[in-house]
Amino acid sequence: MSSVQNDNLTDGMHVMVEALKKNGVDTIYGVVGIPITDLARHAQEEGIRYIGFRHEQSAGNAAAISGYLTKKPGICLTVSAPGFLNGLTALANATVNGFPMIQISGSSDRAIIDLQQGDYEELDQMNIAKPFAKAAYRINKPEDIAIGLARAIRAATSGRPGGVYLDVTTELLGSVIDKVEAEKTLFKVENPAPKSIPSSDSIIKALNLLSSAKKPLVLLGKGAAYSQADELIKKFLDETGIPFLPMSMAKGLLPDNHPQCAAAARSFVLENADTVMLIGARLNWLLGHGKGKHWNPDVRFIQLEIDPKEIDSNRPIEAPVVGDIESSMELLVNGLEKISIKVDSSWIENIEKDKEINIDKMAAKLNTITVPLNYYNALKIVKEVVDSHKDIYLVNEGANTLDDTRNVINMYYPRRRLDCGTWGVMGVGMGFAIGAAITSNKPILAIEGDSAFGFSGMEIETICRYKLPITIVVFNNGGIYRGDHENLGGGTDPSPTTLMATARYDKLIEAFGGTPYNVETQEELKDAITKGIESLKPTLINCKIDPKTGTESGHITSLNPKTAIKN
Ligand SMILES: Cc1ncc(Cn2c(C)c(CCOP(=O)(O)OP(=O)(O)O)sc2=O)c(N)n1
Ligand SMILES: Nc1ncnc2c1ncn2[C@@H]1O[C@H](COP(=O)(O)OP(=O)(O)O)[C@@H](O)[C@H]1O
Ligand SMILES: [Mg+2]
Repeated sequence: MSSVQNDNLTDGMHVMVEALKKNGVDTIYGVVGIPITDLARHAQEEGIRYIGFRHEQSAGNAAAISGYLTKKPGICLTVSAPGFLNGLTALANATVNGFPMIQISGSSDRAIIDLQQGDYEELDQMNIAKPFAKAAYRINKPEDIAIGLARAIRAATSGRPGGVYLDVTTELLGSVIDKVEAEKTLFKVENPAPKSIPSSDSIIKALNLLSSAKKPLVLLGKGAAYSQADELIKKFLDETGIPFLPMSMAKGLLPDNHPQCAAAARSFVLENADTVMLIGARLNWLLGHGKGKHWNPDVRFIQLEIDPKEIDSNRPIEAPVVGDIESSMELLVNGLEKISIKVDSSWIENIEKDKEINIDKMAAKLNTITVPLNYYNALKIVKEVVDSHKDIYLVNEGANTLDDTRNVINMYYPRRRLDCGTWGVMGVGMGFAIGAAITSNKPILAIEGDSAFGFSGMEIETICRYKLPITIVVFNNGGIYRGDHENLGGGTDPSPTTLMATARYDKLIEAFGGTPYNVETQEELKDAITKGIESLKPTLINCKIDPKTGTESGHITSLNPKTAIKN
């Protein structure tokens, strides 16, 4: 604890806490240790909720998802060097996905680092963070703390949101400053994410392109979900009747059972749409880069996007609308008074036909009865429970568990599906669940592949320590990745599949006072999930899945290297 001898003086650590409070920070996610333990302790004394994790990557993921849900940067606090590096994966993932967060890490004094004189946990953290962060700053003087935090807040939330690194040296935290002088430096950041209004020409161009389209499609991305322009997007789609396709985390912007939702006809609409309006969605690998057999070769693109550099990233965009989605949607809705858009009924009918075929195919998969369960007949149960708890937050990761859950489970409200995102990263599960529970104060359901769960599984102790309303379903197919020996997951025993599938993840939560369930049938699964959600208590359900079902990497096995050499 830093002891300031004179009432007229304060120190860097106290000024940092005052600056955080001034900017409305009410929660810090972190793992404490030298040199930031007292910073966390003082923040807690000053009324900021500190959530202590078991690993900095999960603390960072919790901060990132709280930023995505609130549009205010989540704060992750770590120690120097190894703690900083552990948080960096979450910082990088936040930057890739456009989640606003700030990682504040303690660090060694500049003089020692710059001469590489060998300090405790010496590392040039700010320079190491730069390639992975949207911005990286270091604060060296107490009078610069407020400005340093302001820059971090503005960088994290303006334009395309992202992860920002803020380096605070041991020297800074212990530095002394006159209390009155320090008070004068404090301020609340004014409008950190200002509106960015697109040009009226771009709006007219976009509307004219849509109006001349025979087969228009709107593609909703997580940027649309993040923008919280829910009503404007709904109004535009209602007024134009254009079918829409939600990307994973945009599911629920309009209910997945909305008549214009084309998710069940995804391949058909991408292969046939002649004009696609991207709203907060990149034409990246998740959309085959807008090229190849999955797309109409003559498709024309409209793109609503805040980052001008994203335009033309993969395909020429005929009608770029550069601005924030809320401002863009407002102008597009207003523009409908002058430019009418009428969707060809045959386009809608053909989509409906394709939806019916695919919904029947999916029903056949869901309606099998097997013991042990497979991914689909287990997800049939999850679907029934989510359909009766429509506003539940759903965290999801894995391979088959991720891809099949995305296709089977309908979402009915915006920003409720929280998953591996653009990188397809494993290990976000428990951090996202904790961040969503703390931010929303609502029950969370996490549907986890067993290998994916293992990346952040120790955080079930954090979940139990804070008594969070999180129900975790582990789809246990005996899979550390694929699970059995020849598929790299089964250890040395050449026949471990049965061994792996008998793993009991539910026993873990029992050790920390949570509620365990071990289920093998649909009835047991439904009872356990329903009770877990409604108990509002930490619950872990070990759901046995047949190790022989599913595929090695879910639906993305084709991304593996194409080799001519068959070993
Ligand atoms: C950080 C990290 N490490 C490794 C991977 C590779 N990986 C790994 C390790 C997966 C786990 C699949 O096993 P699971 O049990 O979670 O999934 P199933 O649903 O298929 O059983 S999915 C996948 O792409 C990854 N995406 N992210
Ligand atoms: N408020 C906003 N206004 C406009 N564009 C936004 C806004 N927030 C995020 N974006 C953009 O949305 C896009 C989201 O794309 P992506 O992460 O690929 O979504 P998805 O994976 O769901 O398709 C990013 O290019 C980002 O710059
Ligand atoms: Mg598995």
